[in-house]
Amino acid sequence: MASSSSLKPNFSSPLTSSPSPHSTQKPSSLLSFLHSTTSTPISLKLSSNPPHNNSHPRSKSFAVTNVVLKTDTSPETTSAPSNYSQDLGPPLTKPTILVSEKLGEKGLEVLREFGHVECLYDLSPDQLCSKISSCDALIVRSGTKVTRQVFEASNGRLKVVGRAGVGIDNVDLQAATEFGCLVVNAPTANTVAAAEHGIALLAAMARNVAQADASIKVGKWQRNKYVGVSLVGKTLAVMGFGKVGSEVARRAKGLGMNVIAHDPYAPADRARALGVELVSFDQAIGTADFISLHMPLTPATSKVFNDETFAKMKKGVRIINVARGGVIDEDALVKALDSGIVAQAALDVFTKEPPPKDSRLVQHENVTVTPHLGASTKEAQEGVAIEIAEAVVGALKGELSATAVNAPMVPPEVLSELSPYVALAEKLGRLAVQLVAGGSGIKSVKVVYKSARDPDDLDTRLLRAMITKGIIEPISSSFVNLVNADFTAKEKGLRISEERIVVDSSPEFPIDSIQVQISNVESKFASGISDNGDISIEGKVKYGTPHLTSVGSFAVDVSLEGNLILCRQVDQPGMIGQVGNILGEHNVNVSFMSVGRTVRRKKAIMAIGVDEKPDKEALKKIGEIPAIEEFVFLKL
Ligand SMILES: NC(=O)C1=CN([C@@H]2O[C@H](COP(=O)(O)OP(=O)(O)OC[C@H]3O[C@@H](n4cnc5c(N)ncnc54)[C@H](O)[C@@H]3O)[C@@H](O)[C@H]2O)C=CC1
Ligand SMILES: O=C(O)C(=O)COP(=O)(O)O
Repeated sequence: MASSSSLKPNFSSPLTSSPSPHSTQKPSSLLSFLHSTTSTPISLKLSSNPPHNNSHPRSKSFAVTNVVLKTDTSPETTSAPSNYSQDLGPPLTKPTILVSEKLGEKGLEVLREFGHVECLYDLSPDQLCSKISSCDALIVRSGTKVTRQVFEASNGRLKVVGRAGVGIDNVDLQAATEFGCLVVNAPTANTVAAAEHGIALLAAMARNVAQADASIKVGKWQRNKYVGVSLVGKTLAVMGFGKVGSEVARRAKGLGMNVIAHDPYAPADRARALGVELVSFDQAIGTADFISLHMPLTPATSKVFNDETFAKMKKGVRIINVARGGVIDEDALVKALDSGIVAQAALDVFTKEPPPKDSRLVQHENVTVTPHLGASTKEAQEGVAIEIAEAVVGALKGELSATAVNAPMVPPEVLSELSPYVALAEKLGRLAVQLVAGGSGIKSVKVVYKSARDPDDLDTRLLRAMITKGIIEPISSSFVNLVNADFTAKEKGLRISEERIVVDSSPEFPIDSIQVQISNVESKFASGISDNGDISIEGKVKYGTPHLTSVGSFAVDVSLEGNLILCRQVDQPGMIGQVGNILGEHNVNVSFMSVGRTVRRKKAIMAIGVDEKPDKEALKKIGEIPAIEEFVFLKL
């Protein structure tokens, strides 16, 4: 018989009954994109921050941090209005942005225009943890460790971490992703500064500038002791041919050096254009007179310069490190310096910063050191500050970030094309999950995209995230955004597989239809089960609006706006009128109606779009219509 009771199916994961501690609070955040369950139109905002002080080409991709909906104000349809969304009217309160390390004044100005800015430097880990629960964004440089504890302590409030620089090895990215917190960096503004510092160290080391300076200041005049080596004609191996590495290479070529590079991911044409040969790791370290390090610190690069690799180097090699201390095993470097394998080292970065005062490495007479100054030029700091301030403000506003570190980049043209499908995807997820009978565990969801385009031409990550959001949010306390969608699904034991079917429709549109299937579950609405036993619903975008086009094996056609009543009834005259009358009597406005049937005068499905939720009395009356075999009310 008809039913419309509340729907609360379980995920099969043991985490279901007690949601993960970090997902208990649904932030009223812009970053929880499409947090509202409601209406069109969607407003997708793009931002492309122009690079400052940089000549390196930037990728033109954007990460979707948030898709802000122009929300309906009805409490039925709006779940978590933001209090500072531009799309939701004038801000009520400003977001709080904590700046934990010195940031250029121009960047602070950008931040102050948008939020309440607190500059608190030299916080201890405990102080940071206790402060963070009142902050929406945190801006750091390399000196602040943004650990899992920081995300835990934020209680879901922290939405963006901005790294005012390149290296994000001081941010626990996995934890950030799990907590749905976006991490953005400022990857371009200090490139030139770091490259120039690398060259400065290279030249200073080769000519013993620091040692000679120290010697003369204690009253000595040691011209014979500080005879240097020439750079011209020497081979420099650039390890990590990215932004800084290629700028170092360009400058070293200008000094008459022979430059080779090792970078497993660098495009050969970029190297070729600079006259640099890309070689293997062993070839690079085995032939170079100078080795300059420019790779990020990752598990793969951690201590990649160690006893074994130092042993493969040319005796008397000179090493420059402006990347990260952790790529070198510092004890091994001391040994290599003592044995003469490494003649000299010039280091701007250390495993532990600041290094211990009695560090043998720092004190070594053949080592030149600077206190992590690579990015420290006036120009770079101003550029970095503006770059990160714009990125953080943009992310807080819900714009797309070009510098997101832990969210997929979606090119803007792909995004604007996908925007109506984004709304469709979430609504299909929401509908499908509401058809699941309480008590059923959802394990497996299959999404089938039909498209005229080649499968490689269709980026579905955003759609998958939205379907995940649609499925998870109505039945749990988790919030889902593009940052954490895959993680949250996995955490809840939900396997989402995707299939793309090429169909003969217009390739002008990216997608013909999206079908969401939930396997091995019972349904509240038996007709929602397709012939293969799965709950199955399909939708299309028509005239720019999401439409439901099939439920189970029934074809329907109803715009996915407001709410929906699905009824299965005997196919006989007068049914639309009877249901319509009841809704009219109870002041429920019907926006759409569509009837689909299998066999004439046998079984039909009626999909009715309603603006308001019918009251219990109205639902009861619908259920009492004799020809109605089952029905369900679904919130979109
Ligand atoms: N000392 C300082 O103040 C500064 C330090 N840096 C550091 O310099 C490094 C490079 O920065 P960018 O050039 O801006 O980054 P980037 O991302 O443009 O370049 C890094 C390059 O390293 C390559 N790479 C990754 N794994 C590698 C491996 N196993 N072997 C060789 N190459 C590998 C990547 O393919 C990439 O091309 C980063 O660690 C960054 O944190 C950057 C700016 C200032
Ligand atoms: O950008 C980077 O990776 C840097 O190492 C610069 O660090 P800083 O911002 O000067 O602490």
